[in-house]
Amino acid sequence: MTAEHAHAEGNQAGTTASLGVLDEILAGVREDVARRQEQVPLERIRELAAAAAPPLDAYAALRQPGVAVIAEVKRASPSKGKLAEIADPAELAGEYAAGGARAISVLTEGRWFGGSLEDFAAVRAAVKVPVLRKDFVVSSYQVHEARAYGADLVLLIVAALEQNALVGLLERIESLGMTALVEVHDEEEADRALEAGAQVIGVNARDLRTLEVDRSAFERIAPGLPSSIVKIAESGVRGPHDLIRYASAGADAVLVGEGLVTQKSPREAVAELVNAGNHPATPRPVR
Ligand SMILES: O=P(O)(O)OC[C@@H](O)[C@@H](O)c1c[nH]c2ccccc12
Repeated sequence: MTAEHAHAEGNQAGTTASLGVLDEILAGVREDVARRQEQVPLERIRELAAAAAPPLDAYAALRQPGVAVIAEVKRASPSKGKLAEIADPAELAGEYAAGGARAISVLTEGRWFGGSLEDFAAVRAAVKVPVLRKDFVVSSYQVHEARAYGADLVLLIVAALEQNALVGLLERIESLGMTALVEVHDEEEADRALEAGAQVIGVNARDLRTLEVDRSAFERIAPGLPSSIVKIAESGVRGPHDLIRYASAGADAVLVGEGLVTQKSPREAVAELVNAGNHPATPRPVR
C-alpha cells in the first residue's frame, strides 16, 4: 500500500475515533504477521535468529554521557501521511550515524508508516550503532523475526498489550540478548512498564489513540522513574530547543523521526541535536 493510501485510510479512521487508530493499526499488524508466519514458520525464524550476529548493548550505548539522539527512518505516519521519499534507507541511516546518532530506529510497519523488514535489513547492514525495530509487536514471532534481522532493540507499546503479554514479550526480548524499549504515554502505563521489569522506558508525546502530541507527558512521567532506567523522550522533537526541554526533565535520549526525514541535510540536523545534547549548559540526568 502506498503512503497516500495509508493516509486516506488514516483519515477514515479518524471518523471512528471510539475504536482508536491504535486498534486499527493492530488489526492490520496481526493480519500481516499471520501472513509472514505462513511463509516462514516460527521454527525457521528461530533458527535464523540463532544464526544472526549477536546483538549490541543498547542500554550501555544510551547511558553514555550527553543526551543520545535516536534517529528514525520514517516514511509516513497516520497523522501526516507521507513524510519523505527515502529512496535509500541505508544511505539515510549512514547520514544519521555520521551526524552522531547513538542508535537508529527503523519503522517496519507497512500499512500506516510505509516501513518494511527490507528497510530494516538495509539499515542494519549499513551502520555499526544499535538498531531499533519500531513496530507494533504483539507476538513472540515478531521478536524472533527482529533478532533474525539483526535488531538490538525492540519496541513494546504498553497501550497495545495486556500485562501478561507485555511481561512475556519483554522476557523474550531479553532472553535473546536484546533490549526492550517499553513505550508509555501516561503514569499508569509507566507503572505497568516498571512492574514488567523495563530497563529502558520511552515516553511518547503522541497519544496513539488520538494522535495528539503533548510534549509535557515526559515532564510528568520521567521524574517518577528510578535513576537506573534509561529515559527516552519520543516524538515532537523539532530542533535543539525541544531536546533541551526534554533534557531538563531528565531525558537520557530523544527519538526523532519527522524532524529529521524532512530536512535537507539529515546529517547536519542530527549533528545539531547531538551538539545541543553535549553542550555543558544542557542538563544531565542525575544518577
Ligand atoms: O516523527 P516524530 O514526531 O519525531 O516521532 C518519532 C517517534 O517517536 C514516532 O515515530 C513513534 C513513537 N512511538 C511510536 C510507535 C509506533 C510508531 C511510531 C512511533
